[in-house]
Amino acid sequence: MNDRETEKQTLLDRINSPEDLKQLSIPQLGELADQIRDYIINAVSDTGGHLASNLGAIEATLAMHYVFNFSKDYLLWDVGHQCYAHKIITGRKDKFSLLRKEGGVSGFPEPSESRYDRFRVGHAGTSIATGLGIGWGLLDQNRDDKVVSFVGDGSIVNGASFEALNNLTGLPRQMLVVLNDNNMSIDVTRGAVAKIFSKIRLNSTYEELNRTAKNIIEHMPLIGKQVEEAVQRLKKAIRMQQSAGQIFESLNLSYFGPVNGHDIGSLIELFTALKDLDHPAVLHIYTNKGKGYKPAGDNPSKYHSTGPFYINGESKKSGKKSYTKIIGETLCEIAAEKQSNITAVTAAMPEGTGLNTFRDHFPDKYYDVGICESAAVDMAAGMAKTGLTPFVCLYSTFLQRAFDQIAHDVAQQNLHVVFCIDRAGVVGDDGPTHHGMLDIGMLRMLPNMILCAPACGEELRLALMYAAQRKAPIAIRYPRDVLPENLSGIESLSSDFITGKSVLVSQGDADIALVCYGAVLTEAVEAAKQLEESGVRCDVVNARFAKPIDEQIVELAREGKTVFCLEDHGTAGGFCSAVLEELSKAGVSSENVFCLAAPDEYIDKASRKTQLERCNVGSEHICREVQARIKDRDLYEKAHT
Ligand SMILES: Cc1ncc(C[n+]2csc(CCOP(=O)(O)OP(=O)(O)O)c2C)c(N)n1
Ligand SMILES: CC(=O)[C@@H](O)[C@H](O)COP(=O)(O)O
Ligand SMILES: [Mg+2]
Repeated sequence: MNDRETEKQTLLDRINSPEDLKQLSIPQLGELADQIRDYIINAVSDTGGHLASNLGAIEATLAMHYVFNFSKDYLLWDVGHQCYAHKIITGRKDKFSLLRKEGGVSGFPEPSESRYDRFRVGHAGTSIATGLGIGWGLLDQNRDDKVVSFVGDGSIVNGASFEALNNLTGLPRQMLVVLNDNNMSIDVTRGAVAKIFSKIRLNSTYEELNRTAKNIIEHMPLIGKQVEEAVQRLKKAIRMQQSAGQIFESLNLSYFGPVNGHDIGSLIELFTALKDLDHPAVLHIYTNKGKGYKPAGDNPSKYHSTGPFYINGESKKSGKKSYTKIIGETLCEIAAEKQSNITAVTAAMPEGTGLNTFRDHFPDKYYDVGICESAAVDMAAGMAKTGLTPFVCLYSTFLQRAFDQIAHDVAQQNLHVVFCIDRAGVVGDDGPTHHGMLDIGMLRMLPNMILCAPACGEELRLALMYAAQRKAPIAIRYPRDVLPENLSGIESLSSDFITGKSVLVSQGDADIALVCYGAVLTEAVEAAKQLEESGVRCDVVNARFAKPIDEQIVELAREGKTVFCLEDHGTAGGFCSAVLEELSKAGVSSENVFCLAAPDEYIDKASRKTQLERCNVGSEHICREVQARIKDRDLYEKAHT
């Protein structure tokens, strides 16, 4: 280790709370930023995580913590995927080697970890409205604590952000929105506002950014009435970047910027100047996604949410095929058919939903609306009205944003829109904000909807083929996972999808049936194998549909079998509930029907395998549950004979 490295290490070692930052000079803060950058790159190369956004937000994070006191002031992260430096300086650096792992720190703000994390977040567009609410609360209590919302250029165009901006002008006190503009969402940003931002960025020289910062600092007022006058003076003094400014000024918000978001010294002066404004304001900063790590700077999409990698940039991933990959391939296959009228719609997640493949082959049938799930769904409804068949590809957790549009504009109109619901069920490292535990419950209650879930890659392909033909609103759910290896060669899984029909995977002789919805089949088949080794041979059924429910499933219970219903979803309202409702309708007893589904709690970050066990559908849990029920039933029967 050379001298410089020793010096660097010493600096980060000295930082155990934001107060420690205040002992450092501006050049030392710059050094600390580099050191934190290395720390994050090393940690994320082992654990995976949101690398590119975090590397770009370090200087702004240090400057905010230097000026504000967030043990009492409020710092609200939008999405929260850029909070790693914040975690490192707020006492959590030692747990960082277990970032996003069981027992380690979450990859998102997590109030149970620290008082510096105000909300557990992971979805875009919430920070301005929650900041506004906090502003009202503080006003009510005559408290002068400051409020800062930190939001990216991709997230500020979200409807929820704009609704909040629309209301922000009414707040008669300080609230600062830091717009962290790195000219990227996960992929390239979309829409008119993004174009305005990009255009200004293109025309902004480094000198101009510095000049703007200097002007803001020089003209900023002390307090009170002078504020308004000073803002006016400032506007005259500098040639404000009109278009970006106009967006916010037209909403009656004071806009400052754009300025260089990596210049810690200027940022500290700017935050100090803006801290005491008596009305809401927006500070627009430019940062570089992936700053300081060339592979991430060159390819910020790839390093937005990365798996573990070698420091040279090579991936450590297995390279196994995922459900997501099948989506891209099959939609291309369907679009290539002669009569095909399909389109594919994403809300800022082309790579995550597999639509990047589709985009490359069918750019004129591909639509990315940015982080605007509700607009994506309504746009699809409009497309369907004209005879197109849109496939809307969303993560289950983000589909929640569009529930009303699905209910009101798709299901109620009985339109042929296909929802490809990725990341359904537990998702592993991202944890509770990103699990898809609600989609079956949300969609099942909508008249006209058809719900299905494939159990393997071949079934996903068949489900998509089926959905392209069946003229109804259809939801297909599948997990964040690689394709299962233990289901190949099972003939029934290669049969066409027929509305409401299940398929038998294997026949047992123990009067026990494992009835699975979707990808949990792989766990059930594994469990059935283990149970067989102990002499218990179960039927294994792949339900394929949660709506309508196959009457054959009701028959299993009517025949007196002990039936275990399995799903990777919350217990309330899911597939198991659907089966119980059907039994009740048919007047069949549910005495020997058991639901294996997620408990009524938020499942913490861990591997998906571990989480499936926690949700009662891992193979080990299934085995234990079946054995226990067999015992119970034996005892029950003995007691009654
Ligand atoms: C409602 C919602 N939709 C989609 C996402 C997935 N997502 C997470 S971060 C992100 C990009 C955010 O872009 P930006 O706000 O500019 O932050 P950056 O990643 O560039 O730092 C997206 C689309 C999300 N978290 N929430
Ligand atoms: C922060 C966010 O919402 C996304 O970046 C998400 O974490 C990506 O998840 P995947 O890694 O499953 O694509
Ligand atoms: Mg961005």
